[in-house]
Amino acid sequence: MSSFQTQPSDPYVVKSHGALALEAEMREIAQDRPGADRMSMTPALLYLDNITVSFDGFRALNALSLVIGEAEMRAIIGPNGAGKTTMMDVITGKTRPNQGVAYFAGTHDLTSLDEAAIAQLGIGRKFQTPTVFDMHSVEDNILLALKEDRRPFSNIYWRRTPHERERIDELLERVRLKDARFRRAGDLSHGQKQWLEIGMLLAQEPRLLLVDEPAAGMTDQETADTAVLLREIAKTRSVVVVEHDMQFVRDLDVKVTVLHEGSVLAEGPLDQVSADERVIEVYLGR
Ligand SMILES: Nc1ncnc2c1ncn2[C@@H]1O[C@H](COP(=O)(O)OP(=O)(O)OP(=O)(O)O)[C@@H](O)[C@H]1O
Repeated sequence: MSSFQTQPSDPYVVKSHGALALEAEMREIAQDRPGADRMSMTPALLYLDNITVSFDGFRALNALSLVIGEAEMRAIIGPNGAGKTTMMDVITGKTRPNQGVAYFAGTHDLTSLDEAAIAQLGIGRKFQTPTVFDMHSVEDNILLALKEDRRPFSNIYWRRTPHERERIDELLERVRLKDARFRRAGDLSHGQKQWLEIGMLLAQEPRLLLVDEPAAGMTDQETADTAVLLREIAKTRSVVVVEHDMQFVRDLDVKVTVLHEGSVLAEGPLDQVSADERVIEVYLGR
């Protein structure tokens, strides 16, 4: 089964017949041996297969399958209502699928865990609107995220251990906020707030980061810098980015998955999927 592996350096080919046959084989195995056993055969970090989510009979996700490898970054695009948010909701345990399987790191069945347990596994989610503590300094926001016990804000007056100091420095450097460490988070630009929140998520050492439209509302420079930042992060962690800004997606320079009506319509490099007649039709409307 090793050929089912998803490598970060995979050429951006749309699934070959071989890969499709292997997936079919995996499904057969899944039917014969439901449960986690089979997942030990694939090193995919995130494995969604045949996921369907219905709201009063309407299928927001329709037999969706998606595999994300270790330290792979994937861009998810698709018109409004394609199911991008619902897919993130399934991964993070906010929404339960009506059918299908969702495994993380081989053995964790995401459909049976709640949101807190999934976060504990190492899945971090960044929503579109930044949620930082405006009244507190950039540094204290990171410190709070580092503290395992995330109770009220009095915690920030705890002494910083040398290890925490080192981690704060690393994280601020990573998210380009070293010079802003003593500024009030509320005074940061929109783009800087987004970076701060990414830094707070990184403090939790996620193995998979889900990022929803990070470029929305950013300046061109911030957008370009964010693409570089996410590329750096994806050297050691998996990242799934939902985005509408095609220049930003181009800058990410990763495999793109196009969702439409709750299913995968196309996958491959941006140039390839944007030349796909079906994708053009979906974006331009019928
Ligand atoms: N709780 C819900 N109840 C009913 N319908 C829902 C619910 N959540 C989502 N939907 C519908 O499911 C479909 C997919 O929605 P979703 O928000 O996942 O799409 P999206 O790709 O994230 O869209 P956008 O790009 O506009 O954010 C839409 O038609 C939406 O109206």
